[in-house]
Amino acid sequence: MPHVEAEDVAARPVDAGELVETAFAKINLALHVRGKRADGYHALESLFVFAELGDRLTGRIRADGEIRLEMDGPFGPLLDGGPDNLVVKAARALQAHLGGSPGADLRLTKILPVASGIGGGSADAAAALRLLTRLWNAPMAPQALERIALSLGSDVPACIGSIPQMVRGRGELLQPQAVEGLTAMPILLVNPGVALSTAEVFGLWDRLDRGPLAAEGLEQLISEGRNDLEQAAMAAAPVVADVLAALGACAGSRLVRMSGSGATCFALFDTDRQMAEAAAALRAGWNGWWVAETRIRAA
Ligand SMILES: C[C@](O)(CO)[C@H](O)COP(=O)(O)OP(=O)(O)OC[C@H]1O[C@@H](n2ccc(N)nc2=O)[C@H](O)[C@@H]1O
Ligand SMILES: Nc1ncnc2c1ncn2[C@@H]1O[C@H](COP(=O)(O)OP(=O)(O)OP(=O)(O)O)[C@@H](O)[C@H]1O
Repeated sequence: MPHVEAEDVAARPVDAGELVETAFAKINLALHVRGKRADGYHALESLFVFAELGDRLTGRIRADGEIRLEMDGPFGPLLDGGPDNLVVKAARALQAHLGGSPGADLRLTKILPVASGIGGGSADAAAALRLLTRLWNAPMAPQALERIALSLGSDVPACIGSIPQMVRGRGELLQPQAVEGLTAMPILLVNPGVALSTAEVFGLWDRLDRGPLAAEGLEQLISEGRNDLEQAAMAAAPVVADVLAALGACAGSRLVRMSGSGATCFALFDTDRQMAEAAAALRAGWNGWWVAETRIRAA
């Protein structure tokens, strides 16, 4: 799988008249599924953090009101820029809310694997909302922006701010939460190259409520936190168990868990050096996994 560092794209210059946003990868440090709701969604309790690594979205004004999206980057070829792309959906939803607006020429550099539990599509949609409210000079009340975000997907509201937060409901109840020691902590992301459907993984959940999430500190998050979708994801993609085992075997890994509905798993380390050694060992395994070294983004 292709490997690109965050710095490679962040450093690219932006042309005059062009705005840029990073669509930071979302990581569920813990994800407790508390039940299935009458509307078909699941009630969640999850500690979200974001990585410094992300997709890159640029945009410039188009006078004719059209939205055009071009894709590039290592995972760009897996998606097209048509009406189903969450960036285009976000742009159209914002235009509809504003009752008309200029258009935009957008370019998405897809660094994050698709359908991988790190919310790439959700982060892209949120980045599009951030970018276009700036490009179109249309400041929005946070509640209005969050309503549009939720209409695009459960993870999108949390991706707007991209800060550490406790997320409840189907994803719309947000509470900023700083966990001491987490900021800038090295985090290694590993995806085995199997796309998992979020709906399918929720459908495989065993419907057992294993209790609430408390994450007052890192130790509690490590000892009491869970990802209740891990077993379901492993049933759909047994390789997830191999990824968790490989990360667990790396010296210095403090917390090893799957993110979201998978298949990406992560390991937290105390030092960059431990993370670099783990990444080197995993890449030397020649199994074609996507291995990305990054850090937890500050609030
Ligand atoms: C698993 C998580 O990534 C954890 O952060 C999210 O809950 C998923 O968020 P998302 O990808 O934005 O999901 P959506 O696009 O809203 O929903 C996709 C599908 O996932 C299932 N889904 C999603 C969120 C939720 N709280 N309960 C669900 O059951 C539903 O079947 C839904 O049709
Ligand atoms: N810009 C986009 N980037 C990624 N996926 C997109 C995009 N637009 C539409 N999609 C579609 O959205 C689906 C979910 O993609 P995404 O990468 O957000 O999933 P995920 O990482 O599993 O999310 P989550 O962590 O929320 O479960 C994919 O099947 C993909 O086809």
